[in-house]
Amino acid sequence: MTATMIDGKAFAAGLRARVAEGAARIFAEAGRRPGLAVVLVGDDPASSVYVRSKGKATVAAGMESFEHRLPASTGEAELLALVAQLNADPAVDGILVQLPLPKHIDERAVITSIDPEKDVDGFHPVNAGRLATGLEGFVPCTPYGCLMLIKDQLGDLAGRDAVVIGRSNIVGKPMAQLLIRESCTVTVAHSRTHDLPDVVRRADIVVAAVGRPAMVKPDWVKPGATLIDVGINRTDAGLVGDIDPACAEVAGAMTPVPGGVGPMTIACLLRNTLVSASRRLGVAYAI
Ligand SMILES: NC(=O)C1=CN([C@@H]2O[C@H](COP(=O)(O)OP(=O)(O)OC[C@H]3O[C@@H](n4cnc5c(N)ncnc54)[C@H](OP(=O)(O)O)[C@@H]3O)[C@@H](O)[C@H]2O)C=CC1
Ligand SMILES: Nc1nc(=O)c2c([nH]1)NC[C@@H]1CN(c3ccc(C(=O)N[C@@H](CCC(=O)O)C(=O)O)cc3)C=[N+]21
Repeated sequence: MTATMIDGKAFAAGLRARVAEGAARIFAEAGRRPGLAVVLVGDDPASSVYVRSKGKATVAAGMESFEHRLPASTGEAELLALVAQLNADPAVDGILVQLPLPKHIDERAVITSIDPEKDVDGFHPVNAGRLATGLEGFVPCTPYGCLMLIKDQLGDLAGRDAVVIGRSNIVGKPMAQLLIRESCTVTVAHSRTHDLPDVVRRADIVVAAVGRPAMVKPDWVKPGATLIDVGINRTDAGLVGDIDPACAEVAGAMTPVPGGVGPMTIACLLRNTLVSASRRLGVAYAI
């Protein structure tokens, strides 16, 4: 079998177009554009590229982009003061503080200082708790984008066996919550899992979010399974995912890297920002 390649880039373009329509409607009805503030501390080149592409996508969707680039030497108190200012700014509907932060800054303190109603990353414990307990809130963009691709491919997910490799707060855990919400039978694997290949072999759906190039091998994959590759690894051979491309011989469908999950993350960020603006302005949206 040769897997269908899931075109995340095309799916994301469609989502961004729908977000742009919603943003235009908000502008027409409320007289201002949805606003997204992105904060980057330090000059990590990869982070800098992401922040620039987020800013471009924000403007292209008819939203306002507020970029704050601070030096790596910025103190925690200074960053918390900026977040407080953005929390209070009525033009700002969404706040994203790019991770990772320099070591001298406590990430948890910064994330919990963001107003949960502007937390379009969905990283605040209030939003994590809402997701875990079935309340409405912001869902982290990467797992949300993965879920959209999986549902587009498989339709109803009830009863399917899903394995999530990775248990981070930003990808693995919220991905597992979303799959539970869809009534999958969910296994979360991590660095202490025994016999990972055997665990993966049971899965109809595999989401790999580890950060190890081409870790998932073809002989781990159940024939016909849907494989979602979150990994972004910069190697001498270029950008590679966590799933060996040779898995395409066994899988039913899989996402490429690049052009799979990555573009969905940015589109979902814009979608969350639109939802935030709609709620804050009391304007109905439909996407
Ligand atoms: N495409 C996108 O939009 C995004 C891509 N990424 C990428 O996704 C990947 C994961 O990101 P993130 O969740 O932040 O990473 P983290 O480093 O926070 O988490 C990695 C997880 O992988 C687990 N792990 C490590 N080694 C193994 C192993 N040998 N076997 C099984 N599990 C293992 C870790 O287990 P343990 O908990 O036991 O340490 C941990 O739970 C990275 O490549 C990152 O660049 C991230 C965000 C967005
Ligand atoms: N507060 C915060 N929120 C995040 O959502 C967040 C973050 N911090 N820190 C870093 C990770 C990583 N991340 C990606 C976003 C887009 C692509 C993406 O668009 N990737 C393209 C390729 C880009 C390239 O060529 O480098 C693709 O896969 O096709 C990848 C990774 C968001 N993250």
